[in-house]
Amino acid sequence: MKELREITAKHPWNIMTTSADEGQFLNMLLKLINAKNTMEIGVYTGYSLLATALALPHDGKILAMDINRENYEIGLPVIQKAGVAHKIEFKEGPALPVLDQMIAEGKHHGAYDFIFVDADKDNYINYHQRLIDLVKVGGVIGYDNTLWNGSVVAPADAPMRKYVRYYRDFVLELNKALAADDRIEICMLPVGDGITLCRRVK
Ligand SMILES: C[S@@+](CC[C@H](N)C(=O)[O-])C[C@H]1O[C@@H](n2cnc3c(N)ncnc32)[C@H](O)[C@@H]1O
Repeated sequence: MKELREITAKHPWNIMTTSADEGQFLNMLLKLINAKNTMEIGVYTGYSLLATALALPHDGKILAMDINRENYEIGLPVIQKAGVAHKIEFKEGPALPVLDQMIAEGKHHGAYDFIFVDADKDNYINYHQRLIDLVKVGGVIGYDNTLWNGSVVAPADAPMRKYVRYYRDFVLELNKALAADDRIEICMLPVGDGITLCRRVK
C-alpha cells in the first residue's frame, strides 16, 4: 500500500485520492466485517482498491468502476505484485448505467457485503438510490469525502475553492438524505476527508 501511495502522490491529479489513514481504515473494516463480495466506484490509481483487495479472502471479488482506465493502469503493476489482481473485475465507463443494468438483471439484489463510493460527488444521491438495492441487509456502503474539506460545516459565505463550493451542496444533500433514511444506520467518521458508513438494516 505504501508503494502505491507514493506513486499516486506523484501523479498530477492527487487532490481527492483516498488518504493513507483511509486506506488503513478500509483494510481493517473489510477484515472486521468478513467482506467477500465488494464494489468500488471511483478507482483512480487504485489505492483504496488495493487496500480492499488485500483485506479480502483469496476468492473475494471487487467490481471496480471508473471512467478512466489509464489511471487504473498506473497502479495495476503494484496490485499485481501484491498478488491480488485476480480479485478485481475492472469496468471502464460511468458507473450509473452499470448499476441500472445490474438492478434490471435482478440477480444482484442484496449481493454485496461492502461498497465504497469515491467518484462524482454530484451523483452520490443517485448511487445511493441504486446501491441500497445491491448491498445485502447487514452489509455496508461507505461514502467518501462526506466532510468535503470541512466545507459542510462552514458558513455558506466562507471562502472556498471553486470545486469545493460546487460540490458542497451535493455533499450536504447526501448527508441529509442518509441521516433521514430508515433503511440504514449511519456513522460519519472523521477519517481522511470524512467517510460515512451506512449499514443496511432493512
Ligand atoms: C477521488 S478519485 C478515486 C480515488 C480512489 N478511490 C483512490 O483511493 O485513490 C475519483 C475517481 O472517480 C472517477 N469517476 C468520476 N466520475 C465517474 C463516474 N461517473 N463513474 C465512475 N467513475 C467516475 C474519476 O475518474 C476518478 O478516478
